[in-house]
Amino acid sequence: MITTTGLTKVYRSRGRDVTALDGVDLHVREGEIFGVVGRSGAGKSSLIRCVNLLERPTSGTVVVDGRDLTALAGRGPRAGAELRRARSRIGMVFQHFNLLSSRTVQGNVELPLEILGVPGRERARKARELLGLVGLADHARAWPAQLSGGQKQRVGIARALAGDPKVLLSDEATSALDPETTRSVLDLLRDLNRQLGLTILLITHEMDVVKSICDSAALMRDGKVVESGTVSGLLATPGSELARELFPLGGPPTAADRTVVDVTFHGDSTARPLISRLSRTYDIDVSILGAAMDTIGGRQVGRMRIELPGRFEDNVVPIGFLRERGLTVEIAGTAEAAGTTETAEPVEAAEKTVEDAR
Ligand SMILES: Nc1ncnc2c1ncn2[C@@H]1O[C@H](COP(=O)(O)OP(=O)(O)OP(=O)(O)O)[C@@H](O)[C@H]1O
Repeated sequence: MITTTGLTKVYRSRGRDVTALDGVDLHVREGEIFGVVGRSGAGKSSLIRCVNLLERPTSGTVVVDGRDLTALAGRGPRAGAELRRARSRIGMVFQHFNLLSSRTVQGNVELPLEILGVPGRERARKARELLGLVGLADHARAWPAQLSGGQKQRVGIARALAGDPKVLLSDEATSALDPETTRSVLDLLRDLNRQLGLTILLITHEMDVVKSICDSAALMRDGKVVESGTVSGLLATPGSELARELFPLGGPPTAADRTVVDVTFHGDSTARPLISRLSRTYDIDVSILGAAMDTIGGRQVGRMRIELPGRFEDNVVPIGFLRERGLTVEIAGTAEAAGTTETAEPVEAAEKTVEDAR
């Protein structure tokens, strides 16, 4: 539904070039909620603003719902109307709501319809329908100043839906809200995604947002996408930074003569007592150093950091036992690996032995 290819944005600021986007290839599938995360300055806002051409990309292409927006923008002033029409099918929600204080709630939702030239009565009907959809049917005549932050964001969402968009872009839509209100706005986004088949591309710095509503996610750093995929796929990817950030694990990474591994459970494996079976089968003491469980897309997913007695080479078979049962197992570190660099290689070699043994 959204594909960016080689998307690059260079700002010229005080005589020097700042590369905010550096060849971003992103693919957001129809009907999914896709979250982009990354530190401040990673290029998230630039990405979302380039996707709807609020910001003109320096190079690369943006295709939304089969239309190459960059090509439309490149065709000069006569393409303006066409580009505006294409953009009206892309809704945008902002962190600070951007409501007009001089207009009522209904007036704010009607604004994009006015710009599209929709006649008055039809505008009012549509605005009231959208306010009903976001749970604010009773607030049509209220003024933005009379609303809570969560209600303001609902108005922002209703306004974003005015042009019957297929795509909604959300720029930190919940960052200014408290946790409970965040939850209800995220639930609303999830409902709209399901009810309307709306594709949502959101940027956030909150991993909880990704955990609770995203089907897929990408991690940005220095203007590049460094990881991307479905959330469940990322969780099953050894070494995934996003998986680590989604499920941070406490506990010391190393201990003398101990092997520490991070185990990711998903799907059916969460329900099975695999750790106790591991302990019984090999007669070993397994210590749980840290754990995090959550429900993603209605399925339980979790990560656990466990410690096995003995060096990594002694634990090839128990680790193989877990992997054979569908768990993702990553070496969090061994005493040797953490202590010196020259032992890193045997650890990698031993990991390979496990891979080969599967
Ligand atoms: N209009 C601009 N002019 C010059 N430089 C800009 C402009 N907008 C963004 N930048 C720079 O581009 C880089 C990426 O910024 P961007 O706002 O896209 O990142 P971000 O990941 O959204 O950060 P944040 O989470 O803080 O909003 C930063 O170095 C920023 O300073």
